[in-house]
Amino acid sequence: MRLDLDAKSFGTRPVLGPLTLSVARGERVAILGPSGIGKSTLLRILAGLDAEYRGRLDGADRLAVVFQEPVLLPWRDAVANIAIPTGCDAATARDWLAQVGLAGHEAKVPRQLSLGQQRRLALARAFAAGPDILLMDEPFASLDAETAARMLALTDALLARTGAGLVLVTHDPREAEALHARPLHLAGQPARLQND
Ligand SMILES: Nc1ncnc2c1ncn2[C@@H]1O[C@H](COP(=O)(O)OP(=O)(O)OP(=O)(O)O)[C@@H](O)[C@H]1O
Repeated sequence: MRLDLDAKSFGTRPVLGPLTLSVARGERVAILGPSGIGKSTLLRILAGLDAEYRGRLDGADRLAVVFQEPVLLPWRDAVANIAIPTGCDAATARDWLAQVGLAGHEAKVPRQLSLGQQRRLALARAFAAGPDILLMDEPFASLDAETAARMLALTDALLARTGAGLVLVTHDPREAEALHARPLHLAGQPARLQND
């Protein structure tokens, strides 16, 4: 995928651009920068969730998005939470649950899972969609250090196994390092990508 962003504004306030970002399958980048700089805005543009900008997005790849809050179907069990949005069958959904360490939790609904388990369910759902590129917005925030480290290692392993590319939005350079993602820093007003 490739984004040539001339400008993104909210009302009259320019927030982002000009900038260019391209990511291919198997390639990993992390978008870093302080709170409010425009990281989530950039990710939403890449995901096709925000089309109100000047520029061009060439997004032919298959994408999956993981947000900080795992957006799950509250009344459906873990298997259905993967099978319904991705269209995969129940056996495939169970296999993905096992791959993220949720074997034995197949019949639970989200509120019966811890936050860390819900995050892993959202991660399994994202990979079950078979993405060329995974887009992640602060998916490791507000987890305890040990849970975050396990989830980082799991994400790294699944990216390697599937060959998917990664765009990670984070304020924490250590997460970028743990995922072997090339750090790209947003800075300025409006924000641009700095040379790394
Ligand atoms: N829908 C919106 N309408 C108006 N302004 C917005 C909107 N969404 C974001 N902004 C503003 O755009 C700027 C960038 O926001 P964004 O959420 O992309 O930052 P961020 O780098 O992801 O921050 P954080 O790390 O705190 O999540 C902020 O100043 C924010 O207030």
